Amino acid sequence: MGLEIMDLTKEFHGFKAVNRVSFSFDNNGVYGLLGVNGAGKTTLMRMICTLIHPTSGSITYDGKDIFELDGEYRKILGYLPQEFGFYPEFTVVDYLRYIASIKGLSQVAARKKVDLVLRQVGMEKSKRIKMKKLSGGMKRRVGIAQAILNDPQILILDEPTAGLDPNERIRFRNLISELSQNRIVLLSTHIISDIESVASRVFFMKDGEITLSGRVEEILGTVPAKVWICEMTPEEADRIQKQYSVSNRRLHQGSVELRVITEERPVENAREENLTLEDLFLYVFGEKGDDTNGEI
Ligand SMILES: Nc1ncnc2c1ncn2[C@@H]1O[C@H](COP(=O)(O)OP(=O)(O)OP(=O)(O)O)[C@@H](O)[C@H]1O
Repeated sequence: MGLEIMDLTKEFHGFKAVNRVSFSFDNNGVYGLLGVNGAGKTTLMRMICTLIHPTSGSITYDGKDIFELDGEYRKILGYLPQEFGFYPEFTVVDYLRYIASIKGLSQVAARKKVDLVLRQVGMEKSKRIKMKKLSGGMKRRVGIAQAILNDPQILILDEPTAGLDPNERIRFRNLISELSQNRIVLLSTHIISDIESVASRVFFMKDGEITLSGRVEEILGTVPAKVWICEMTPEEADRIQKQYSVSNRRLHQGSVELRVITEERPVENAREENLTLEDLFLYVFGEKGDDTNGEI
């Protein structure tokens, strides 16, 4: 049973931000949502969090409509939005106790639970710091902490690793993976390597629709694209970049090495390599020869 989305559409003034999306979240684990800006990820997540109503279609949890379940559903839901509101003068611990009380935990239960989540997100030593003094990474950790206070069965994380340094990101990734052992985690991010490391299922979202979904290895096998490593002169590289999707360009012993994503061998001496999720993202969403592929 679990969480099921059926034919879900959200229109804003006739514009379909989410267009007939269907998906079943049957098992616990991380579900990674990838897409360019404006693909409809946040709109989809906000519907799953009951913050906005769909124009049509349904979302059910164990067969029951989540909007009808209302408070019952929100009891099993945790959400970290892209920007989460907090009270700057509160200390971390006071803020979390406050959110715990809003979520309906008794004072005694709240104290215990707050101590536990502070340990889980590695913020015990920083719990007396005022929210306004926290670094970006620490704030995100408190964001996760508030989202898991009620031990949610469904945890929705909208770009939780944006702006974190590499150490923080790795730490966060591990925490997300740990949390997903006994819950459904829906994770949206622009950092593809984060999804590649932790997600058991991945969706690609484009113009409001899910264009690809499945396990990483599965979806890598569903497209005809191949990756080619080609070494050439800078002039030749400029020409190839205009013609194909190029996921990397680097100088190598005086010549240029390109990572080209295309079905056919682009130049004679090209060497084939394995496709990664990042290559696939570029293949699905990238435009060859545009600014994103241009030289600095
Ligand atoms: N409340 C709204 N009113 C009108 N249009 C909206 C509203 N919310 C979102 N949209 C539009 O719907 C589309 C999808 O937006 P959404 O924020 O869901 O995309 P996203 O994939 O989360 O993008 P990002 O990665 O930038 O957060 C965009 O074109 C956006 O402008």
